[in-house]
Amino acid sequence: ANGGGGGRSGSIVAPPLLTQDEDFQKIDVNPPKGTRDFPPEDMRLRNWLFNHFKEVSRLFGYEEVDFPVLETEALFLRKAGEEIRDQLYCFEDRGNRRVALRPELTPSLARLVIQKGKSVSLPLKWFAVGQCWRYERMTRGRRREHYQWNMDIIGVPQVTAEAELISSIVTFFKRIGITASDVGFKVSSRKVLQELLTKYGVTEDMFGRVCIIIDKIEKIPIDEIKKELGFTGISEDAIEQLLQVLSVKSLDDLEDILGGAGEAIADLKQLFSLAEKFGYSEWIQFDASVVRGLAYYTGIVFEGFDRKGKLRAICGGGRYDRLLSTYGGDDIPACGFGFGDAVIVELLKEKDLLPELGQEVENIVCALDKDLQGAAATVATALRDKGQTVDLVLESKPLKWVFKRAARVNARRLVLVGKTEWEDGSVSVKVLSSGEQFQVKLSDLE
Ligand SMILES: Nc1ccc(Br)nc1
Repeated sequence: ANGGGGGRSGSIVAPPLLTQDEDFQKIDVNPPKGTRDFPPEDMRLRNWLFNHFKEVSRLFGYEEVDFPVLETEALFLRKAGEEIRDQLYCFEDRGNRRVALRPELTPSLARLVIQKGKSVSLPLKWFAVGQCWRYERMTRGRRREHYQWNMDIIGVPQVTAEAELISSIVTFFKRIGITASDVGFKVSSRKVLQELLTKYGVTEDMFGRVCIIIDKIEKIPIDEIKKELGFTGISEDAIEQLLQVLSVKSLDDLEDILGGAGEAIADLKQLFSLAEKFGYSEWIQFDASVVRGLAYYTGIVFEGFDRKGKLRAICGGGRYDRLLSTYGGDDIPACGFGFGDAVIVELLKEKDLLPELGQEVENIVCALDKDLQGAAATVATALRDKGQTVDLVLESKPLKWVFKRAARVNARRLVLVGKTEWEDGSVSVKVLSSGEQFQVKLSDLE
C-alpha cells in the first residue's frame, strides 16, 4: 500500500492509503464533539417534530425549499459583532475556497431569492427544516449542530406578514398540546431603537452593533452593556435614556415617549390588532427589550419564551427588509423566523408532552421451515404490494424467537407460512393482541 501521498499526479494530494497495521485501527464510535446520532427511537421523535413543522407550513400555504449545508463564508461575514459570526464553522476547502457550514438558513434563502430574481413572482412563502452549525470551543460542552424550522415571507412590507408568521407558530404549539399558559411571545420593533438612536444622533451604520449589544442585556452585567454602548459613540446620558425606554412594558407608555407619529408605534398597534383577528392575543405581549441577536432585523421582532422562565428562547424572528439589498439584490421586504429542535424538546419534557412513539409494523411474516423461505418472500411481497408493512424473518428461526421479535417490533399480526397450508395456497394468521388464529388464502389476505 502506498505509505504516503508521494508519486501522485495533479494538484490535489490525496491522503495516504492506510498502511497494513492501520487497516485495523479501533475508531471512536461516538459522533464528533457537539453532534448527535439519531438511533431509531430518537429519529421517531425527530420525525414527529419535523412532520408537525412541515404540516403547519403547508397548512399556511408555504412551499418547502432547501439549500446546501455548505455555503461560501462571505454569506455570513457580517460586522455587527454577532455571536453567530464569532462561532462560524468556517474553513478552507481543498480548492482553497473560504467556506462555512451554515449557522442559519436566512442568508441562503436570501441568496436563492436573488438568484431566482424576476423568474419568481412575489410574494414568496417558503419554509425549510435544515441542520445548522456553529463552532464553539467545547469548554462549554454545548452542541455544535441543531435543526431549525424556518418560515419566510418575501415581498410583503405590511405587518400582516409578521402577524401570519406568529399565527403559524401558535398553530404549531396548539397541535402539540402547548398552550398560552405555557409559552408566550415577546414582541417589539427595532424601529423603536431606530427612532431613539436617530434622536441621539447615532449613525445608521452603528444600528446593527447597538442591537447586538442590547440583545445581551439579560446575559451580561448592565455595566458591560453600558461600556459597549459607549464604544459605539452614544453619550452616557443617551445610554441611560435608552435603557430606560427599553424597560417599558406597555405600548401606551412607549407612545408617551416616542410620540404617536412614528412607524414603530403604528406597526406594533397594527400587529396587536391583527393578533386579535388571528385569535392569538393571549399569546403575545409588548416588551421593548426584545431586539433579537441578528444584525439584519429592521422592524418587528419577536421571540417565543416559556412562562416559567426556565428555558432559553424557544424560537425567534422578525422583519429584515435590507438583507437582500446587502447581498446586491433588489430592495425586497422580507420577514421570517427560526425555530430550533432543542429547546422545544426540553419544554415538552417539562410539560410531560413528549409523545410515546414505539416501532409499529402490521405483519411479521415467517416461514415454518427453511424450504419455505421463498414462499415467505412471496407472501411478504403480496402484503407490501397492498401497502401493508411487513417485517420478513430472513433466516430460519425457532418460533420462540419469532414471537419475541413480534413483540419487540410491536407487530399486529403473525403470518406463518407452513407446508400443508402453502400447498393449498393458504397461510396461517395470528392476531397477536387477541390470539385469534385463522387460515386464509394468500389472494384473500388483506
Ligand atoms: N446558529 C446556531 C447553530 C448551531 C447551534 Br447548536 N446553535 C446555533
